[in-house]
Amino acid sequence: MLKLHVTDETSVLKAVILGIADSCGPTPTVEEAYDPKSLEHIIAGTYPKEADMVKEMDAFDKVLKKYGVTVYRPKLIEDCNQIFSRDIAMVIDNVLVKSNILPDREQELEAIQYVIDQIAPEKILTPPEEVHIEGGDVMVWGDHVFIGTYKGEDYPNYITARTNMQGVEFIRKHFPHKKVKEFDLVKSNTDAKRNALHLDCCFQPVGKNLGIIHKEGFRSEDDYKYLVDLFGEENLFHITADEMYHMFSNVFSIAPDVVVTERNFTRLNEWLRSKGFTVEEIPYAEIAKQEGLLRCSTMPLIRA
Ligand SMILES: NC(=[NH2+])NCCC[C@H](N)C(=O)O
Repeated sequence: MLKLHVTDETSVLKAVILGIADSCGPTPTVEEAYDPKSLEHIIAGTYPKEADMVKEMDAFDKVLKKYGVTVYRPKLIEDCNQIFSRDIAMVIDNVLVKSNILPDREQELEAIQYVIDQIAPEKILTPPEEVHIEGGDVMVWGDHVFIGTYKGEDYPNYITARTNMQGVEFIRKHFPHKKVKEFDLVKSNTDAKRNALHLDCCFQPVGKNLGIIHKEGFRSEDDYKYLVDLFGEENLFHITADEMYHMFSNVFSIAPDVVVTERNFTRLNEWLRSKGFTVEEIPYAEIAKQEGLLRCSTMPLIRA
């Protein structure tokens, strides 16, 4: 039996699901794209190649194993993009919540059923159909659960809006001891620099009290201020629209003092080092073309 335990974003990682890039299928068509950055690369003819992405994920896997982390991989489904394990489920304390993910991505959940089978059934939650929720929007942070959502009336028009208010209410109802704080995120189907696809595309805590944030990713100034008040202005590393586009906030913590990042994130990596972090730099720029990075590729099961 797997005893789940995730109470924050940074405690020492013991077990994780890491996506796979193998057999991720042919380059999608313009109509098949479900995020603006993939769309941009499909049009430009620069969509990432499977072999390059497999190499990037291997580098990530190596770093995780170097730190003694148990790494589970999804079972291979042919011609299916299974890179972003983050979005298909989430662990809150000792409970696994299955996502109600974009229909285009539903198949991905079957591939981790063998992991779900190792969890006590009473520790698994399946949301009802009207709930939309994806793991990239959900972060446990001590007594808080942060959730990215989109509150606009035009929610159904955005394929980039993945967690609705029913999703927020669902978590609120099932975790009454948590302070559930939702964040209204900026969405665009066509402009990746103005699209906070998930909460982890514009914000993520690192260390014990620090965070990476893109102010303009929040539709409401009050939501942004909530995080400033909670973390302290001086503890937040502010990133530009370009840096959000490159996915600076989507690094991944293996421990409170160890962060895996992309090797080209010079400004961020220097800041992290100046704060005393061990920075594990890997190449991940090809996968980044699909509007996801390191946090998106992982689904932590156990942190100390
Ligand atoms: N947690 C994340 N930010 N995941 C990114 C997923 C990217 C993927 N192209 C999608 O649109 O679903």
